[in-house]
Amino acid sequence: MALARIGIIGGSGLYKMADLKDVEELEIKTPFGSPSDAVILGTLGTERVAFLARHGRNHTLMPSELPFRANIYGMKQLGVEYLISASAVGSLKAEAKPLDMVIPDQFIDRTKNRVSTFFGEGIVAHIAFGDPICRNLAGVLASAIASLNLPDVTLHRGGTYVCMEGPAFSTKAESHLYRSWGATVIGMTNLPEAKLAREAEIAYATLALVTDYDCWHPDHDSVTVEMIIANLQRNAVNAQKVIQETVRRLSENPPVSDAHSALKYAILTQLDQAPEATKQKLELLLRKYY
Ligand SMILES: CSC[C@H]1O[C@H](OP(=O)(O)O)[C@H](O)[C@@H]1O
Ligand SMILES: Nc1ncnc2[nH]cnc12
Repeated sequence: MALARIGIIGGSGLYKMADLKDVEELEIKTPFGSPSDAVILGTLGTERVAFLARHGRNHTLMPSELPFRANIYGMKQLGVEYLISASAVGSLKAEAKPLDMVIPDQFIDRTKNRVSTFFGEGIVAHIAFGDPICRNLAGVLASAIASLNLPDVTLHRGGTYVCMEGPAFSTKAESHLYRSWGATVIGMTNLPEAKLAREAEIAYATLALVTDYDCWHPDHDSVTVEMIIANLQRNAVNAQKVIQETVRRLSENPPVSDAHSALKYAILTQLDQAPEATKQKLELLLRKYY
């Protein structure tokens, strides 16, 4: 039996969810190591949800140090089918101002040092990733935001999230380059998660919370952590309202998702010929395909 169907990964500024009831802390082990922190199981409304602080509750892990595979596999072990990521981002477009929310539908990969697959060691799979965000989950997120009428917040539906390696922020030349590509926001974390969630057949959507204008904007200072912190707290309050309303809608009406069958035509290896150790490691992902 699933312990939670809905998972939440909280990014910078969202280290806990104040409204969770009947909280349990789970120290999870996966074949890919331990997640960033204990997973917090708790009830939101009538639904059990699983919450994980992406950088740890005291923000001790850099983007390049995140155990992405353990984080996503851990959610899978709990039975998660829908995963909402709340993330701080810099804006690459004038109209997406600090405190606004963006629900991206595309990514550009500028990471250099991330492991973004569960496969290898004798089992090969190539998931389709043309649409990296679950459209239906994103739709529920968007309708939840629209229903809340949050003051000072404009929702931007769709857009491209550039995922950079970090930890240093971009140079101005890079920031202008990403703008010339038409990208909307920039962050350091969501692309590996989206890939791994798709491999784990979990529907994934990003709630991107704008904290700054990166370093391209002629009328704003270049991004600093000091500048970001001023907006993180207001974003975290808004994000929790959005997540609560999204969870309520998902419980009432869980949407279908292509992600839930993403591996159906993705595995190239004949599983009966594959190494036993790898099959065991990936058992949770593969068992419906034997
Ligand atoms: C707050 S400075 C940069 C840091 O913030 C974002 O984190 P997250 O995606 O976990 O909210 C960004 O990706 C960087 O990791
Ligand atoms: N400007 C920025 N670049 C990368 N990640 C960010 N997270 C928040 N703001 C950011």
